[in-house]
Amino acid sequence: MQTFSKPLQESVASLLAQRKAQVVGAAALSFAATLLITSRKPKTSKDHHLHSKNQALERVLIPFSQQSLQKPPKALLAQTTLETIRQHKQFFKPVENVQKVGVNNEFLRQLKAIFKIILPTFRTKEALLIILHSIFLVLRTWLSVVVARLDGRIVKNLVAANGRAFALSLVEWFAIAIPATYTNSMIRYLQSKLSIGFRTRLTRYVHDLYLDDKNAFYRIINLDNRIQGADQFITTDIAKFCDTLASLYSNLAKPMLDTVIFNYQLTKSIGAAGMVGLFVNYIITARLLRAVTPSFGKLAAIEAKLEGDFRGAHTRLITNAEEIAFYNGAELEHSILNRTYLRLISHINSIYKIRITYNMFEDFLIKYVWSAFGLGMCAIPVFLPEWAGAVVPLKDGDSPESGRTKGFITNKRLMISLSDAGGRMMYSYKELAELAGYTSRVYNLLSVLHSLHSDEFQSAKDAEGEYTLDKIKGKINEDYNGIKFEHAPIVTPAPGSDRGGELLVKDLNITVKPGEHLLITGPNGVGKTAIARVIAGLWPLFSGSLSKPDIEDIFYIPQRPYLSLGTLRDQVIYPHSHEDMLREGRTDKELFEILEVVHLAYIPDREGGWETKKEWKDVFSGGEKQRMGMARMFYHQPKFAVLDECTSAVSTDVEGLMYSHAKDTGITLITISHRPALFKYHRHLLRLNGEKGTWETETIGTKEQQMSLDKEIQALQSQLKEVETMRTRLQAIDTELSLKV
Ligand SMILES: Nc1ncnc2c1ncn2[C@@H]1O[C@H](COP(=O)(O)OP(=O)(O)OP(=O)(O)O)[C@@H](O)[C@H]1O
Repeated sequence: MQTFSKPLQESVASLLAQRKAQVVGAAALSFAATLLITSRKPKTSKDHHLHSKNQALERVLIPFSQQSLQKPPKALLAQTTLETIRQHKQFFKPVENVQKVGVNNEFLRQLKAIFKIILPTFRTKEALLIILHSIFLVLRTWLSVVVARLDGRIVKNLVAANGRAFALSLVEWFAIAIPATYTNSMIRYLQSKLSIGFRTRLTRYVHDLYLDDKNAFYRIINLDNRIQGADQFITTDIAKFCDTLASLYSNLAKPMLDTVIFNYQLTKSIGAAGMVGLFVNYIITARLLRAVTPSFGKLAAIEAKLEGDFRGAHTRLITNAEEIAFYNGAELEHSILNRTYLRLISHINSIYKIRITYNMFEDFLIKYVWSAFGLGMCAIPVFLPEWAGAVVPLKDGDSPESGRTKGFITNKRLMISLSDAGGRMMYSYKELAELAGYTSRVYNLLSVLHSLHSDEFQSAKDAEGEYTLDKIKGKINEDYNGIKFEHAPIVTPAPGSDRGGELLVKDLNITVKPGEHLLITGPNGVGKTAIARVIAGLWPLFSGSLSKPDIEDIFYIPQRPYLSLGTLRDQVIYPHSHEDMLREGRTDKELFEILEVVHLAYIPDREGGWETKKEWKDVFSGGEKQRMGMARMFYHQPKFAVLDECTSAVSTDVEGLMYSHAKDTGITLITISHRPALFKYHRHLLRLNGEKGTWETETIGTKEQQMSLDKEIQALQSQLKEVETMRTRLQAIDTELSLKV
């Protein structure tokens, strides 16, 4: 066995010390990064950690309906301000041609706009994550160079049969393994954190727009048809966009960095000629791949839409489970679900088929052509040393063979890493194309939400008719103590249609002053609820004017009862939260009194108290749901209430009591109903005729009220007659009994 010469011993010792310092430096950096990233999580003791872990698990396992709405998890980000939304509007212009999805200027413009949301400034956590991520990427590339050189030395020592040097280099190998593996897992961790960070920002922003004061979640379905299945966009597409974007950063940034560093390293041994060859190779490969790459962006966008359709079909089944089961509709729903799934799967299959040829070509170029080319390059210093330029000089003790072996191994490793980096850059193009697809969907959602927020609806160019959504001229005044329509047409919105909306009620002129209860009646589909929609601001007022009180002073009880997630108390106080209730000094005792009025006083006992959480829509009967709606009105005590057929399943006696109570407590009622029994609780009647939007008003209390009073008198008189007969019979029984005794 060879002994070490002193200079060699010194150089090995200094190299080891250097490596040690590098390893310690890398470990310190990693530790600092871990501290920075995880510093928000309190970890005082193992128990505490376990406890919070259990809490997190509980939160996941308990159905959302049973979790408390009163104590929401801490908000991750502040609400988007109106000023930010106003400033961003200019960047989210409506997309003219959704079909043109791909890696082009439009894609870059859209991505730039989205970056204003996901990376608003450089003083954000996401910017810090990007910086840390980049540091780890540099660290990894540098470690790869170190490993390549070390590999060369190990083989050299092996070929030269230098046992001691071989053993020492193996020790070095393991020493590098620790920071190298840590760096790799930190890169993956930071990538995931970045993706989650982007997703949180985007989701928060979208929620702020989607649930804005203009009810964009309603408008997006009823007044616009550019976005179908917004839930899919928000839950899945945003997540995919963020994942792809974060992974693209490391998939592009790292190989780019690798390419620069490895090329620099390689130039030292394979010379300028080799480098020119390498670059020519890159350019040709990139061109060839670009030419054969199918439009993955468009394919990804279509796939996301079909996923949304499939998910939507399932959601509809869950929402309407009882109705479908009553109709025995399982078979039809089954075929609808299968059809939706097949449409999705055949699209995915066609993508896979397209990928076969593409992947073959890609693999052939990157794995085989590049490797052969790389080996050729490695051979330059061996066969044409004068071409290779500056060749690394042999060190003491290196034989020409071991030197060549070391050079070859180092170059081969660098080549492999370079080919890997190049390959990843080429693969990234495919990912970039997919990102273009997700970007177009996310951007489209954001631009539609922005336009709905600014009252700009989708307009069909050159649409005929008076009532298109780009011609909304009605005036709304919100500080009137009453409800007054002046020359107001009630029109169905017709989003994107080439003919305008349909006129339901023509030139409506009516005033409801406090205490002057109004009943709206008319045939089905004539536009009764439509009037309520216009009052609530859900449908636009195309012309004329509407004066109404502040939003707080009108309460709507819709035709279909809605029961929210949460406790029994939440059902009565909706849309208030428990905090709102306590802030207003309201008590559970009051809620109980309200339930007594609507004849639901047995519910708290039956259901186990106010804190009980259940899927309430499945617990209450139809009539109970409607009475709960009335209970909400009594809780909120508005000045005006619009009741849309909301007592149709309630027995007439309880309905009457609820109406009388509402009037006694000073609520002015606007009732939509077909029931003559309700006439007597109202002062005015608005009858919609349905013929060319005609309507008429009447004052109740004349003919109808007289009729109902007459009927009541007749009923009482006949009951009195029966009382006489019963009294006579009672006396007869008494006499009979006294005779027997
Ligand atoms: N989002 C919508 N877009 C377009 N048309 C709609 C929309 N919603 C309802 N309509 C139509 O508007 C018309 C009036 O509907 P509305 O709900 O006001 O009827 P209604 O008089 O309350 O009927 P009912 O007594 O059956 O409840 C109907 O023909 C209905 O089909």
